[in-house]
Amino acid sequence: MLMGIRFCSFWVVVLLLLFGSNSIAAEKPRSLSQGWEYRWGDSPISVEGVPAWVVGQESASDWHSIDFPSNPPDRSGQQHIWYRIVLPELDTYLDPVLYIDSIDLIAQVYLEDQRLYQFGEFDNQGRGKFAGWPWHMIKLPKDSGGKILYFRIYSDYIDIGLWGQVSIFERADLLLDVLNNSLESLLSSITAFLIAFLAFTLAILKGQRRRFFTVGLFSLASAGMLLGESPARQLLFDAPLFWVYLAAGSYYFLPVAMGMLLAPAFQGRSRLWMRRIWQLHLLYLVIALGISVLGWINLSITFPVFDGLFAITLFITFVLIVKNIWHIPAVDKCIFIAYAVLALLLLEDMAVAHGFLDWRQVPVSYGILLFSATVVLISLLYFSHLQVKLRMLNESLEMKVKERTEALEKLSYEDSLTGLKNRRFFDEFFSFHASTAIRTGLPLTLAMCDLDYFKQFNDTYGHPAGDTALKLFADLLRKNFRETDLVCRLGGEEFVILMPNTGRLEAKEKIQALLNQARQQEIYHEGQSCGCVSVSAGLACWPEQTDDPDRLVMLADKAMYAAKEAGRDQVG
Ligand SMILES: Nc1nc2c(ncn2[C@@H]2O[C@H](COP(=O)(O)OP(=O)(O)OP(=O)(O)O)[C@@H](O)[C@H]2O)c(=O)[nH]1
Repeated sequence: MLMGIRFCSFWVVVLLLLFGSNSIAAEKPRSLSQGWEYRWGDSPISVEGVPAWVVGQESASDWHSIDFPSNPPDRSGQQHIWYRIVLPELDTYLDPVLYIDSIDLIAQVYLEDQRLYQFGEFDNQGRGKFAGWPWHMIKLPKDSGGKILYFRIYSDYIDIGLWGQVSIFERADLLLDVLNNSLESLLSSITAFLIAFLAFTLAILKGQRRRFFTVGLFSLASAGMLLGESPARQLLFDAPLFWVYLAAGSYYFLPVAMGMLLAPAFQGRSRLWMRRIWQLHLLYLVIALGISVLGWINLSITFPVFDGLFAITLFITFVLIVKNIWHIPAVDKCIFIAYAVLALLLLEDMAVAHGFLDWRQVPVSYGILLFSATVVLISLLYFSHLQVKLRMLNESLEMKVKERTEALEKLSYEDSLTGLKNRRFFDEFFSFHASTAIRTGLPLTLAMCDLDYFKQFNDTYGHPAGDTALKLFADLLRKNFRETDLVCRLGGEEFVILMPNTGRLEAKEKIQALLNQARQQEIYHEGQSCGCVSVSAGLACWPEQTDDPDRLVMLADKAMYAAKEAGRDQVG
């Protein structure tokens, strides 16, 4: 376990970082890069618990030199190994500590016959369970220069030994270094948390729910992974297994969320493939974490299996993207570019973790932030486009409804054959004109017109020709009367003209003129002359003929029938 670093040390280091200089002590970190030796197997342990190999009870030829204390040749299934090194002089250090990035998997560290440090629990056979992958800070006595430091290691994992950096530091410098190295991942983690929060809020408030929700999950997983892998995690909370479970859960979830985000951009079989990929990863996540928690396997072994699976699915995703690149909408291409950057960084990180590339810090956090930010921005873009489209659709719908309403209103007041106002309009507006006449005292005359022998005309020339005659008479009416006059077709071959502010004499002249024109207007239908149709009319005038304007219709009707009786083609 980490040597008693307590929560408060985190804040001490933060203060040092903020106000202190870059280096607390004079002595610089020194990498232990030379003089390593290894020996397969485990040492016999005395009843007092002292391994025989640390008290010189071994032959020097059993030890072999190695560049770095990790994965020596000829492992052939062995799970125990010892490493050793002669420590350099440490007198110049104020508070020397040995820093190790990580150990595969559990270890005891001896300075000659004195046990300095233990990580994980060893049983009687020298075996133990995976205990996480924290970094290690081992306090070294100042007088340990020239003494031999031994590492007793057990691992049933693919790697066995130390991993990453192994250096001697001044304690304060190391803590500063840890925080310095963590700043990037901590800030990225906080940013990813904020993006997750934003995405979840948008998922609740706006459209594109599924997309924002998936981005939220992805960002949350990214934040968890970055925090779980950030070196400063141990200063916050010293529980290596918890952190490694957090990192594993988040890391294994990344391809699930990525697949869920990418799948909708594909069509047909490619989309099905993407779906299968994320479902497979989800299944892996559940099984791997489930059986590790149950203690059936060590969580450590699920990492390389996941990496293998992820490398394959990343490759398949690449192929699918390349295959579909021309069919993918431009905005989705941006997501793919961000995805490609992240995928390459993840692959590089995997290659470093498995020793295919030299040890280095891979900026995975930048890739993650780039990907989350791109997806959020594009989702917002989509969303605002959608809003604009919806608004436009809404506006055009409103326009259409308005047009339809107007058309319907027009239709309901308009005679479809002649385009004149209809009986309904007349009925509604007659009372308005009647009351206006009473109020103003100005005369109001009503003329009723009826085409003569129209049945005969229809019978002779046909109904369509009759329609033409009706339309031509309507044109005459439009030409002969004022805008303020109300001209309507009451039905059939019957028309009415209401003339406000017009006395009987003046009205009679106008109607007579109309009748004259009608009589002389030759009707052509389909290029054939159908002769002319005369019109009979009846007039009624308020207040000359009646003191009740409501009687005008009846009186005019009577007068019109009188005109018919009197021989038609005249005003009655
Ligand atoms: N073509 C056409 N004919 C119509 C329309 N509406 C009514 N009619 C016809 O108008 C004719 C009216 O005939 P009647 O009421 O007997 O009157 P008429 O033949 O004009 O005789 P008088 O009014 O006495 O001169 C009928 O034949 C109706 O079918 C229409 O919209 N189009």
